Amino acid sequence: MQPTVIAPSILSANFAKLGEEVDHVLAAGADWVHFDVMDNHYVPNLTIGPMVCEALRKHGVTAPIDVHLMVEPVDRIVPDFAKAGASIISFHPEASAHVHRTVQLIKSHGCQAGLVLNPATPIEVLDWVLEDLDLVLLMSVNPGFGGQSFIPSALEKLRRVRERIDRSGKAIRLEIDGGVKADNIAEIAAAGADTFVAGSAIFNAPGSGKHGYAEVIGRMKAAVAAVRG
Ligand SMILES: O=C(CO)[C@@H](O)[C@H](O)COP(=O)(O)O
Ligand SMILES: [Fe+2]
Repeated sequence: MQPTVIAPSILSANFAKLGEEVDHVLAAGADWVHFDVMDNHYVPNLTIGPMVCEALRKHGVTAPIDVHLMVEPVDRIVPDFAKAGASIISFHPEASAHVHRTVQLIKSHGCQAGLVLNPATPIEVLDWVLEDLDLVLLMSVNPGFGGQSFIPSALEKLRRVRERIDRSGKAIRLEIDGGVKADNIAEIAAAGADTFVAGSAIFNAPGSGKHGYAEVIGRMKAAVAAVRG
Protein backbone atom coordinates (compact mmCIF):
# COMPACT_ATOMS: atom_id res chain seq x y z
CA MET A 1 0.00 0.00 0.00
CA GLN A 2 1.29 3.45 -0.90
CA PRO A 3 1.69 5.87 2.04
CA THR A 4 -0.96 8.59 2.18
CA VAL A 5 -0.08 11.87 0.48
CA ILE A 6 -1.85 15.21 1.00
CA ALA A 7 -1.09 17.56 -1.89
CA PRO A 8 -2.41 21.13 -1.49
CA SER A 9 -3.30 22.69 -4.85
CA ILE A 10 -1.58 26.07 -4.98
CA LEU A 11 -4.27 27.28 -7.38
CA SER A 12 -6.11 28.50 -4.27
CA ALA A 13 -3.01 30.01 -2.61
CA ASN A 14 -2.28 33.73 -2.42
CA PHE A 15 -0.09 34.14 -5.52
CA ALA A 16 1.32 37.41 -4.22
CA LYS A 17 3.00 35.39 -1.44
CA LEU A 18 3.45 32.03 -3.14
CA GLY A 19 6.80 31.01 -1.61
CA GLU A 20 5.56 31.76 1.88
CA GLU A 21 2.24 29.97 1.27
CA VAL A 22 4.05 26.84 0.08
CA ASP A 23 6.42 26.95 3.08
CA HIS A 24 3.42 27.22 5.38
CA VAL A 25 1.45 24.28 3.97
CA LEU A 26 4.55 22.08 4.00
CA ALA A 27 5.30 23.08 7.59
CA ALA A 28 1.65 22.31 8.35
CA GLY A 29 2.08 18.68 7.28
CA ALA A 30 1.48 18.66 3.52
CA ASP A 31 3.50 16.04 1.63
CA TRP A 32 3.53 17.32 -1.96
CA VAL A 33 2.83 20.59 -3.77
CA HIS A 34 0.11 20.22 -6.43
CA PHE A 35 0.88 22.61 -9.29
CA ASP A 36 -2.01 23.27 -11.72
CA VAL A 37 -0.98 24.40 -15.19
CA MET A 38 -3.83 25.79 -17.35
CA ASP A 39 -3.44 27.19 -20.86
CA ASN A 40 -6.80 28.86 -21.69
CA HIS A 41 -7.09 26.36 -24.57
CA TYR A 42 -7.44 22.84 -23.17
CA VAL A 43 -9.23 24.41 -20.18
CA PRO A 44 -10.87 27.84 -19.89
CA ASN A 45 -8.38 29.33 -17.44
CA LEU A 46 -4.77 30.51 -17.45
CA THR A 47 -2.34 29.92 -14.61
CA ILE A 48 1.38 29.32 -14.16
CA GLY A 49 4.25 27.68 -16.02
CA PRO A 50 7.78 26.31 -15.58
CA MET A 51 9.24 29.66 -14.43
CA VAL A 52 7.09 29.54 -11.31
CA CYS A 53 8.07 25.93 -10.64
CA GLU A 54 11.72 26.89 -10.93
CA ALA A 55 11.15 29.89 -8.64
CA LEU A 56 9.72 27.58 -5.96
CA ARG A 57 12.80 25.34 -6.21
CA LYS A 58 15.09 28.38 -5.96
CA HIS A 59 13.07 29.54 -2.97
CA GLY A 60 14.13 26.28 -1.27
CA VAL A 61 11.14 23.98 -1.75
CA THR A 62 12.44 20.39 -1.66
CA ALA A 63 9.09 18.55 -1.41
CA PRO A 64 7.84 16.72 -4.51
CA ILE A 65 6.18 19.08 -7.00
CA ASP A 66 3.20 17.34 -8.61
CA VAL A 67 2.61 19.08 -11.94
CA HIS A 68 -0.92 18.71 -13.32
CA LEU A 69 -0.76 19.76 -16.96
CA MET A 70 -4.05 21.03 -18.39
CA VAL A 71 -2.41 22.10 -21.64
CA GLU A 72 -2.64 21.06 -25.27
CA PRO A 73 -0.30 20.04 -26.80
CA VAL A 74 1.56 18.40 -23.93
CA ASP A 75 4.93 17.25 -25.26
CA ARG A 76 6.69 20.51 -25.92
CA ILE A 77 6.30 21.76 -22.32
CA VAL A 78 7.50 18.51 -20.67
CA PRO A 79 11.28 19.15 -20.93
CA ASP A 80 10.80 22.68 -19.55
CA PHE A 81 8.98 21.39 -16.48
CA ALA A 82 11.54 18.65 -15.91
CA LYS A 83 14.29 21.26 -16.03
CA ALA A 84 12.30 23.52 -13.71
CA GLY A 85 12.26 20.86 -10.99
CA ALA A 86 8.97 18.97 -11.47
CA SER A 87 8.89 15.59 -9.71
CA ILE A 88 5.72 14.13 -11.21
CA ILE A 89 4.16 15.27 -14.48
CA SER A 90 0.57 14.26 -15.25
CA PHE A 91 -1.40 15.01 -18.41
CA HIS A 92 -4.83 14.44 -19.93
CA PRO A 93 -5.04 11.81 -22.72
CA GLU A 94 -7.35 14.09 -24.74
CA ALA A 95 -4.50 16.61 -24.95
CA SER A 96 -1.87 14.24 -26.37
CA ALA A 97 -1.92 12.68 -29.83
CA HIS A 98 0.27 9.78 -28.61
CA VAL A 99 -0.34 8.94 -24.97
CA HIS A 100 2.28 6.21 -24.71
CA ARG A 101 4.90 8.44 -26.30
CA THR A 102 4.16 11.27 -23.86
CA VAL A 103 4.50 8.89 -20.89
CA GLN A 104 7.91 7.76 -22.16
CA LEU A 105 8.93 11.36 -22.82
CA ILE A 106 8.16 12.34 -19.21
CA LYS A 107 10.14 9.38 -17.88
CA SER A 108 13.06 10.03 -20.21
CA HIS A 109 13.38 13.43 -18.53
CA GLY A 110 13.70 11.80 -15.11
CA CYS A 111 10.17 12.55 -13.83
CA GLN A 112 7.38 10.24 -12.75
CA ALA A 113 4.47 10.04 -15.18
CA GLY A 114 0.75 10.32 -14.46
CA LEU A 115 -2.39 10.12 -16.59
CA VAL A 116 -5.42 12.25 -15.66
CA LEU A 117 -8.98 11.10 -16.30
CA ASN A 118 -11.75 13.71 -16.49
CA PRO A 119 -15.10 12.86 -14.88
CA ALA A 120 -16.52 11.54 -18.20
CA THR A 121 -13.32 9.89 -19.49
CA PRO A 122 -13.75 6.09 -19.50
CA ILE A 123 -11.23 4.09 -17.50
CA GLU A 124 -10.50 2.00 -20.60
CA VAL A 125 -8.06 4.75 -21.57
CA LEU A 126 -5.77 3.03 -19.06
CA ASP A 127 -5.67 -0.14 -21.21
CA TRP A 128 -2.18 -0.80 -22.55
CA VAL A 129 -0.59 2.06 -20.62
CA LEU A 130 -1.43 1.49 -16.94
CA GLU A 131 1.70 -0.52 -16.19
CA ASP A 132 3.91 2.27 -17.57
CA LEU A 133 2.40 4.85 -15.20
CA ASP A 134 3.55 5.95 -11.76
CA LEU A 135 0.23 7.59 -10.99
CA VAL A 136 -3.40 7.72 -12.12
CA LEU A 137 -5.17 10.99 -11.30
CA LEU A 138 -8.97 10.92 -11.28
CA MET A 139 -10.68 14.29 -11.61
CA SER A 140 -13.70 14.64 -9.36
CA VAL A 141 -14.55 18.01 -10.94
CA ASN A 142 -14.23 19.22 -14.52
CA PRO A 143 -10.76 20.73 -14.87
CA GLY A 144 -10.23 24.47 -14.99
CA PHE A 145 -11.13 25.92 -11.61
CA GLY A 146 -10.69 25.41 -7.90
CA GLY A 147 -13.60 25.51 -5.47
CA GLN A 148 -16.03 23.23 -7.36
CA SER A 149 -18.12 20.46 -5.77
CA PHE A 150 -17.02 16.82 -5.71
CA ILE A 151 -18.82 14.76 -8.40
CA PRO A 152 -20.11 11.64 -6.57
CA SER A 153 -19.62 9.20 -9.49
CA ALA A 154 -15.86 9.60 -8.90
CA LEU A 155 -16.21 7.20 -5.94
CA GLU A 156 -17.26 4.27 -8.13
CA LYS A 157 -14.56 5.18 -10.63
CA LEU A 158 -11.97 5.15 -7.83
CA ARG A 159 -13.10 1.67 -6.79
CA ARG A 160 -12.76 0.36 -10.35
CA VAL A 161 -9.33 1.90 -10.92
CA ARG A 162 -8.18 0.68 -7.49
CA GLU A 163 -9.06 -2.87 -8.57
CA ARG A 164 -7.10 -2.50 -11.79
CA ILE A 165 -4.05 -1.12 -10.01
CA ASP A 166 -4.14 -3.89 -7.42
CA ARG A 167 -4.48 -6.49 -10.17
CA SER A 168 -1.43 -5.03 -11.96
CA GLY A 169 0.71 -5.66 -8.87
CA LYS A 170 2.58 -2.40 -9.59
CA ALA A 171 3.25 0.47 -7.18
CA ILE A 172 1.01 2.98 -8.96
CA ARG A 173 -0.48 5.86 -6.97
CA LEU A 174 -4.19 6.67 -7.21
CA GLU A 175 -4.75 10.40 -6.83
CA ILE A 176 -8.03 12.31 -6.59
CA ASP A 177 -8.45 15.97 -7.47
CA GLY A 178 -11.43 18.27 -7.05
CA GLY A 179 -13.80 19.08 -4.21
CA VAL A 180 -11.82 17.12 -1.60
CA LYS A 181 -12.65 18.35 1.95
CA ALA A 182 -12.02 17.17 5.49
CA ASP A 183 -15.61 15.92 5.66
CA ASN A 184 -15.61 13.76 2.48
CA ILE A 185 -11.99 12.57 2.46
CA ALA A 186 -12.74 9.41 4.49
CA GLU A 187 -15.18 8.03 1.90
CA ILE A 188 -12.74 8.98 -0.88
CA ALA A 189 -9.99 7.04 0.93
CA ALA A 190 -12.35 4.10 1.44
CA ALA A 191 -13.00 4.05 -2.33
CA GLY A 192 -9.28 3.55 -2.94
CA ALA A 193 -7.44 6.87 -3.23
CA ASP A 194 -4.01 7.18 -1.59
CA THR A 195 -3.07 10.67 -2.81
CA PHE A 196 -5.39 13.60 -2.11
CA VAL A 197 -5.30 17.01 -3.79
CA ALA A 198 -7.11 19.78 -1.92
CA GLY A 199 -7.03 23.44 -2.85
CA SER A 200 -9.83 25.56 -1.48
CA ALA A 201 -10.36 23.27 1.54
CA ILE A 202 -6.83 24.05 2.71
CA PHE A 203 -6.06 27.55 1.49
CA ASN A 204 -9.52 28.95 2.28
CA ALA A 205 -9.78 27.17 5.63
CA PRO A 206 -11.21 29.32 8.41
CA GLY A 207 -8.42 31.01 10.32
CA SER A 208 -6.11 30.27 7.36
CA GLY A 209 -2.45 31.04 7.54
CA LYS A 210 -0.09 28.61 9.17
CA HIS A 211 -2.35 27.51 12.01
CA GLY A 212 -5.48 27.09 9.90
CA TYR A 213 -3.51 24.98 7.40
CA ALA A 214 -2.15 22.69 10.12
CA GLU A 215 -5.61 22.24 11.59
CA VAL A 216 -7.30 21.24 8.32
CA ILE A 217 -4.40 19.07 7.09
CA GLY A 218 -4.35 17.36 10.50
CA ARG A 219 -8.08 16.64 10.25
CA MET A 220 -7.66 15.27 6.73
CA LYS A 221 -4.78 13.01 7.76
CA ALA A 222 -6.68 11.70 10.78
CA ALA A 223 -9.77 10.95 8.67
CA VAL A 224 -7.69 9.09 6.09
CA ALA A 225 -5.71 7.21 8.75
CA ALA A 226 -8.97 5.97 10.29
CA VAL A 227 -9.70 4.26 6.95
CA ARG A 228 -6.25 3.30 5.60
CA GLY A 229 -4.39 2.84 8.87
O1 LIG B 1 -6.89 20.65 -11.19
C1 LIG B 1 -7.69 21.28 -10.52
C2 LIG B 1 -8.82 22.01 -11.14
O2 LIG B 1 -8.75 21.89 -12.50
C3 LIG B 1 -7.55 21.17 -9.06
O3 LIG B 1 -6.26 20.81 -8.65
C4 LIG B 1 -8.18 22.24 -8.20
O4 LIG B 1 -7.32 23.31 -7.98
C5 LIG B 1 -8.59 21.66 -6.88
O5 LIG B 1 -9.20 22.65 -6.14
P1 LIG B 1 -10.34 22.32 -5.06
O6 LIG B 1 -11.47 21.63 -5.81
O7 LIG B 1 -9.70 21.39 -4.06
O8 LIG B 1 -10.70 23.64 -4.52
FE1 LIG C 1 -5.14 19.71 -10.29
